[in-house]
Amino acid sequence: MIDIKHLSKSFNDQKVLDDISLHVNAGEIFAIVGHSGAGKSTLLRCINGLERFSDGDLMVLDKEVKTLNERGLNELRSQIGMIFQNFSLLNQKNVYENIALPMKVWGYSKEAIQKRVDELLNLVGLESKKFVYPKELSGGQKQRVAIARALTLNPKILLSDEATSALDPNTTKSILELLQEINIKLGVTIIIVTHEMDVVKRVASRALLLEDGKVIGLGRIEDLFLRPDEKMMRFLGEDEELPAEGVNIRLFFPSNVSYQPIVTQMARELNINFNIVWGKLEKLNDHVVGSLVINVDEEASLKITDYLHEKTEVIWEAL
Ligand SMILES: Nc1ncnc2c1ncn2[C@@H]1O[C@H](COP(=O)(O)OP(=O)(O)OP(=O)(O)O)[C@@H](O)[C@H]1O
Repeated sequence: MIDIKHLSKSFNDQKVLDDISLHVNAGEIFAIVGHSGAGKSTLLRCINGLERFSDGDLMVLDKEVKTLNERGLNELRSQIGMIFQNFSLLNQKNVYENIALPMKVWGYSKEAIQKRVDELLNLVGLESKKFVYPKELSGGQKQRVAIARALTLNPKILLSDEATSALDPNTTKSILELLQEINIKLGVTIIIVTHEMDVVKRVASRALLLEDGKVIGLGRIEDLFLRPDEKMMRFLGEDEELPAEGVNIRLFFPSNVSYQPIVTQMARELNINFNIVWGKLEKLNDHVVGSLVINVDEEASLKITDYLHEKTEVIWEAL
């Protein structure tokens, strides 16, 4: 669906995207994550041809973007919807007119436009706001209008640039649920650019982590967050203070074992005590995963690692 190979881009002398390679599969919700200035929006703008790049290849919907002329780019963009943090609605037009705009530009008949807008108003749950102007809508409702507008031409891809960053947590949740529904019901591939880890964990199946234009992580959400490597830990700001005495063991609980009472059972069966240093359970997409750091003496650590190996599916590492 989207295939990026060794893409680099500079503004003047500043390299803002540095050797990015990535594949987005049809039908997935993929996240591009990074702190401010990491290059997320620039990468998104390269994908829909709004930004040219200096090196590398970028295939979107079987088209090499850098070879497209203006007409080719317009056609490509008609298959890619986009939503933004600030909604980008036209304030002097009502909800109906805002959603109808792309179809009007492409010359569709009035009947076709009416039918499609009504379908989309139903999808985003705003039938009652059809003739209302943006200033009378809440932030969440404005984003729903923007989502409907982005879907007007039946795009295969939806690009979301910080679409929930200006919304409160409950509204964010409802907009993310709507995006998931669109992904599943309409089969639209969604790329979410965000600096909010909660957004990523809630809806994305895979993510690209960007830092200063470079890829510092790429993979399944469960792998990235359950077993973060050093770069990922720094990225998440999760520095750990570990006891200097004894042995520290980190236990990873994949989703298939995260609800099992493994730790207490192990303590009882081995008849050992340990200190819990740090731990968390997290909901990633639809899975609950967890990690726990325990501190034990040398002798107990051998018993524990043998037990974990023989009797459980828990993954562990000594720190
Ligand atoms: N048109 C431009 N001209 C010059 N520099 C630019 C331009 N657009 C972006 N940049 C620079 O490129 C870098 C990446 O910007 P980009 O907006 O892609 O980052 P981002 O990760 O989306 O950040 P944010 O979350 O703050 O929007 C920044 O250093 C920015 O200053």
